[in-house]
Amino acid sequence: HWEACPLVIVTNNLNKECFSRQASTMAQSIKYFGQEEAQHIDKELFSEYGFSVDQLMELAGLSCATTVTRAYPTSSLVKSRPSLLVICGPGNNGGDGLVCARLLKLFMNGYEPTILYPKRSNKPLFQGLTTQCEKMDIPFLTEMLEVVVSRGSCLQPVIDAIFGCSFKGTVRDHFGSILDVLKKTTVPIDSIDIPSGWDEDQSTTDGLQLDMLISLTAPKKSPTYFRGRYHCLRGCFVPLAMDHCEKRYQRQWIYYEFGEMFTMAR
Ligand SMILES: NC(=O)C1=CN([C@@H]2O[C@H](COP(=O)(O)OP(=O)(O)OC[C@H]3O[C@@H](n4cnc5c(N)ncnc54)[C@H](OP(=O)(O)O)[C@@H]3O)[C@@H](O)[C@H]2O)[C@H](O)CC1
Repeated sequence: HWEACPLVIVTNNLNKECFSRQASTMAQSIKYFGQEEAQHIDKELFSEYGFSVDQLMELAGLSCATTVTRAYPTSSLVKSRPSLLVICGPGNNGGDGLVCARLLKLFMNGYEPTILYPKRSNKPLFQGLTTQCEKMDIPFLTEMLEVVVSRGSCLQPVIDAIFGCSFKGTVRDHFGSILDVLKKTTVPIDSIDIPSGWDEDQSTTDGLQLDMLISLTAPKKSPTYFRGRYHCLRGCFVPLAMDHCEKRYQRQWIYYEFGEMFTMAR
């Protein structure tokens, strides 16, 4: 169903050639953050800069939704309102997925998202996000993913919002079987922030094979092992004042131009 996606998905005043050069320079110079460093930066955004979780989650979901529409423009697809599946985990990464689904449904000529949310959080923030999706007639899958896949569903791409930077250890609960299905599928998978099930600081050989990785705030080490087509750096909410992070973490900070900073994985 997919035509070749444009390799360069920036449409503002940067022309393609210029952007390609910029992207390739960036790809060489990016420094990746470890799990602890990334968590510290997130905490700092809340404690020192006064961001709220729902504020950052909305921006994260918006970043992801716009990235998906750029990577898979509906004009390149067979169906005019293509279906896609957003799988949401129990934490904030799942919240990013709920926001992303709602916004994809809202975009003009956009997608018809379906959500799989097997372990719902009872926190008010997540209940609100779930209600918003329900009231926008976004279906929540009640069947097991295996059943949907075996019926030959064309829910694609799959957006993986299962686990983000707080994933630890061996996969528990319902998520082991979901990840097993995803590992076998040929449908393009796009992960939000971290490929679910990957140990953030180590390489894995049997993890999800992604088409696109959308890093939020700071690129984590796992992209070092990413072999998909698009690695997108999103997070226009990082305050420029976080310059001091460069000194503290000895990492080059990445500036986002209107939230439109992309780089290719290789
Ligand atoms: N950077 C930003 O500006 C923003 C990032 N956001 C997103 O938030 C995630 C991090 O969110 P967090 O809630 O801390 O963590 P996760 O979404 O990764 O998930 C935590 C839940 O996952 C469960 N868990 C952990 N390990 C396992 C496992 N091996 N098997 C099953 N379940 C697991 C964990 O369960 P516990 O029982 O351990 O508590 C949690 O329920 C970040 O990556 C971004 O995507 C925010 O949106 C804000 C903006």
